[in-house]
Amino acid sequence: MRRRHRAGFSDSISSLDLASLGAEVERIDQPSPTAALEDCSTSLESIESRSVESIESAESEPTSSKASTSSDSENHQSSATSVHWRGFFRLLKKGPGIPFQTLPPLKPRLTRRKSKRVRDDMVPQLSSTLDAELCCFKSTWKNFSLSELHEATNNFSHEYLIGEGGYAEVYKGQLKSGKLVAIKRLTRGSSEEMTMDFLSELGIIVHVDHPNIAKLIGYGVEGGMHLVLQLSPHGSLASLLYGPKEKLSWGIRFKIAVGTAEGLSYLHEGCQRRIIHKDIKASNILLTEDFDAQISDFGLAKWLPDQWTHHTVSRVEGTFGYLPPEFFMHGIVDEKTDVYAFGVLLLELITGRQAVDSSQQSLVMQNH
Ligand SMILES: Nc1ncnc2c1ncn2[C@@H]1O[C@H](COP(=O)(O)OP(=O)(O)OP(=O)(O)O)[C@@H](O)[C@H]1O
Repeated sequence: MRRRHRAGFSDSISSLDLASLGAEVERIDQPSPTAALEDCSTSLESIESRSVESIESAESEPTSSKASTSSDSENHQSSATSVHWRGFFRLLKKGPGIPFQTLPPLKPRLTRRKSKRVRDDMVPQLSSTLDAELCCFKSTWKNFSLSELHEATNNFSHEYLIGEGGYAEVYKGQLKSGKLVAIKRLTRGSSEEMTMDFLSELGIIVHVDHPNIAKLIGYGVEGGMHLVLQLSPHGSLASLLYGPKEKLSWGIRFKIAVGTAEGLSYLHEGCQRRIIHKDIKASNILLTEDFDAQISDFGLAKWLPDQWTHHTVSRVEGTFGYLPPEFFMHGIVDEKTDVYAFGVLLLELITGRQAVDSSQQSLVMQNH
């Protein structure tokens, strides 16, 4: 199944590019909402419709098995998790009337092993933990109707467009209460990609609550997939750093660096799940009124079980200029993936130059 690829200086990184780097990439498992959905989405591939209904209509179809490198028990777990995610999507559609259960908090985190390699017997019972995830879904989130979103954004008019990423358009909106929000509307990619992106982002955001992480207010699944986020009045770091009139003092740059580091530290070690963002970059650092950094865009994020030293992926996803060599060469994902990207971000903050410039020169290479 094709997954989204993000690229800084060309459209995408293909598996051929990876092969040409002599990479020997092995897929061992995908312990994230995105991963759970890969199985779900595989069974959806024949469904052409882009509507949310297409997901539901697939529920009666058998769940496909995982990639050939996965063990039978992993296949079984994946089937179970994809069923959970379908249920999750059904819940989303139902909206505010859903009686959200409260479950006991998740177990405290285990101490990470320093072993070299993950073994089959370390694979956690993902399906049972997903039960807990779904029930933690915050009841305070509002399910917005399409008409509410239209009203907030003057029918998604161009003047309200405040950002565009590779997969979404982001509009400024004003709710009936007067509150200003940012409405992220997934617009690009296949319906499977959009669904995975959407659920991945929600599945991660459900765990996080930190001043340096973007805040979700609600969602909308009518007429497309929408995330309603707290508005960051200064937009993204990229818009200020590379904008026509760069106006960031050293004090603010320092504050942004520290805030981003704190947000990352929280994702890696502070919250109940070990979360790897996988796409730390200037356009994914939003700035509050007081220039506090807020990490956003969890479309590529992954959970890592505590027992695993790292995760290995078969597809290169992320943004050119921010990807560490071990990721390119071996598909290795762990906290250091984000730390490397954070290092690139620091270089950008210090030099005011982009990770990859218009002539496709990498900032890291230039500073060697
Ligand atoms: N809460 C927000 N407040 C203000 N601006 C925002 C907010 N969320 C997103 N934006 C703007 O919209 C842009 C695109 O958002 P986002 O990165 O989430 O989209 P995407 O399609 O997932 O991007 P990518 O290409 O990284 O996948 C951001 O770089 C930022 O400028």
